[in-house]
Amino acid sequence: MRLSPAVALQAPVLVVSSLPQVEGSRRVTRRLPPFPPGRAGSDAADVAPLAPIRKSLRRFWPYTRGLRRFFVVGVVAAIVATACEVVAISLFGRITDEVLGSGDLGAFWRPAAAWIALAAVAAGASFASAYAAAVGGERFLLRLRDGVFDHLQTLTPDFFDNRRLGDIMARLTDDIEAIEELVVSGLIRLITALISVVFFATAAVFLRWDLALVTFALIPAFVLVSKGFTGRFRKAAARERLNNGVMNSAIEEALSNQALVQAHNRQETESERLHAAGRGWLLANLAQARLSALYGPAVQVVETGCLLTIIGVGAWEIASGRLTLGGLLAFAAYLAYLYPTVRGLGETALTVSEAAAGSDRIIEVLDTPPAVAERPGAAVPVASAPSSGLASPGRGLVEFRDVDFTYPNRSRPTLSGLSFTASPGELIVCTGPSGVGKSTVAKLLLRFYDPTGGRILLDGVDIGEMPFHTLREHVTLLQQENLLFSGTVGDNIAYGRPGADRADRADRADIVRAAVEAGAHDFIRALPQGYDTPVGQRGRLLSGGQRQRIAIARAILRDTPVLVLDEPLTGLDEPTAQRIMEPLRRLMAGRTTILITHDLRLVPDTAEKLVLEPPRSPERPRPFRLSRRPITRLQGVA
Ligand SMILES: Nc1ncnc2c1ncn2[C@@H]1O[C@H](COP(=O)(O)OP(=O)(O)OP(=O)(O)O)[C@@H](O)[C@H]1O
Repeated sequence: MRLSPAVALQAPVLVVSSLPQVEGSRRVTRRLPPFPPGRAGSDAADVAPLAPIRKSLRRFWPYTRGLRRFFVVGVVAAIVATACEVVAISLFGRITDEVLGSGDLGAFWRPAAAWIALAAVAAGASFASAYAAAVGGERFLLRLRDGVFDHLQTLTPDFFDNRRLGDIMARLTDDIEAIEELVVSGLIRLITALISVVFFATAAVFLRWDLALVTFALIPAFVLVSKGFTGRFRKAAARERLNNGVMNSAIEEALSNQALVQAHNRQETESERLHAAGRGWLLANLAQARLSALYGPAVQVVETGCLLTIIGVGAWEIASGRLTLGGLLAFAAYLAYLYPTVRGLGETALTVSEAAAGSDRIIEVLDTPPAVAERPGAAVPVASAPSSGLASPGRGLVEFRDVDFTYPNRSRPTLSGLSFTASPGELIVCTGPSGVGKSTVAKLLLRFYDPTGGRILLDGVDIGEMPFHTLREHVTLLQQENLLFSGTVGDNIAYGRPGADRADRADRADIVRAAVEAGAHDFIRALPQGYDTPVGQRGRLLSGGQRQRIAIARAILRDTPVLVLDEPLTGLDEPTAQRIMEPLRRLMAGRTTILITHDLRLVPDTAEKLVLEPPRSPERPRPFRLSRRPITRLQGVA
């Protein structure tokens, strides 16, 4: 919640232009909550830990490398503008005494011309200050967002499965802006305000040291008020962010599942959930607004007391003949800048402490280590070259050797002592009842997790020793739920091979060739804009079978020696499944394929099967059993 600008001591301000303000103080509210999983409204318990502000500054300061010159320009220009203000105020005193007091119009022109010139310089400096700070701030934002996003992309899919999407997105947007507020705008405002205080205070001492001393003696009152508010403000801001996150998650979840909501007649429930979350946000906002509304008047009372004290002392000085009216007015004009600037310092402290709540949430993301790390100096396997396509002897050999695996947040193992070998070009059907761990085999092969025991090898090299990029260049995963982006049909196929969608004809020809092989070309041609037809959000403008064919075309274009098909026929009716089987067979031909399915309708009896079985009793030390049958080549799949 932003605080309103100073208003109490505005009376003499008519003599000079306003103090340069460094713009860019964004609204730092509307943050989302930290990472606890679960549905909106269920978990508004904790906010991210409140790291000390200094720690936040230290953490994010390196991101300002190369941008600090903009901050320096911002501060220096603000100082120039402030200096102009200081001189202009003394001109105001001169005009009052020499022109207004004596009625001598001739003495007016010189100080008036100087004043105009100063105002012009101050205006230019203010512009330079605000713009330089904005350039530095925006570039900082871009860099930090890129950095946090890059870090997020090092985290395994499991990280995202355990968190709410709305929350992660809010961290990438609002919370990063909050850090900009803390590290860039807030800091520049703080430095500028401090320098301004020194300027105005020095000028006040030169004008009337005795009145200046009285003025300074009153400053601790501002500090006390500001101190009383800072901690409360930060807590209120963190609470507001948490509740806002719960509300955004409620919106995101309800809108992204509208078909489910409407089909189950749960609109009212979702509306109530949003209302409850919105109410939580409202209360948190009101708590923040209360603090903000209290802060302004509290400071105004202090300011008014200070001003009246100075006027009283000044009146006594005038009555004793030691001060002119122009002198008192000029002094009051300095006060009109000094006190609001002191108050501005307090406000900056509040804004910065509020923004720190956002930085806590980003630090929490950056401190989350990837569940699976790439080993330093990881080596590329010798036997295969990326994107070299179909398996040949010695390429695409997959071996699981006595693999155990337990999910990090589970106590019971999911896989135990799993061993099998898939030779280049072979098909292995991984089957078993639901929840037995079939998809987990795929996750381990792609290193979304590391096994808790045993080894997985690709072409004789432990995948734990390989760079992620190399491993994933060799394995294509075709998932149960076909994931498409909201681009065009062509974009989605081209996603399999970066660069394939560039404008040159050969690449487009590759896309078409892949679509033909996937049996997708005919339906794509029948779409209104052919390959340029948008597929809608997550491909929802297409049917399940069409989405599946596009995913197959993408996999064909990707052309890797190893293929993992995770329930590729789920959700498709028998005729569609039969039709999809044909292009799938073309895709599998010559590649090492692990076909994960519990539906053996379309799998020939002769195919080698890896049957995962649940434990027969809790005492059984190895909860799963592996059954093997003689190896069958893919060509056997009809
Ligand atoms: N990210 C996870 N964290 C914790 N446990 C998980 C996670 N993913 C899966 N599990 C658990 O691991 C077990 C195996 O899950 P997996 O998805 O591998 O089963 P599956 O055999 O593929 O099931 P289905 O045939 O229903 O898709 C299940 O009991 C599941 O609840």
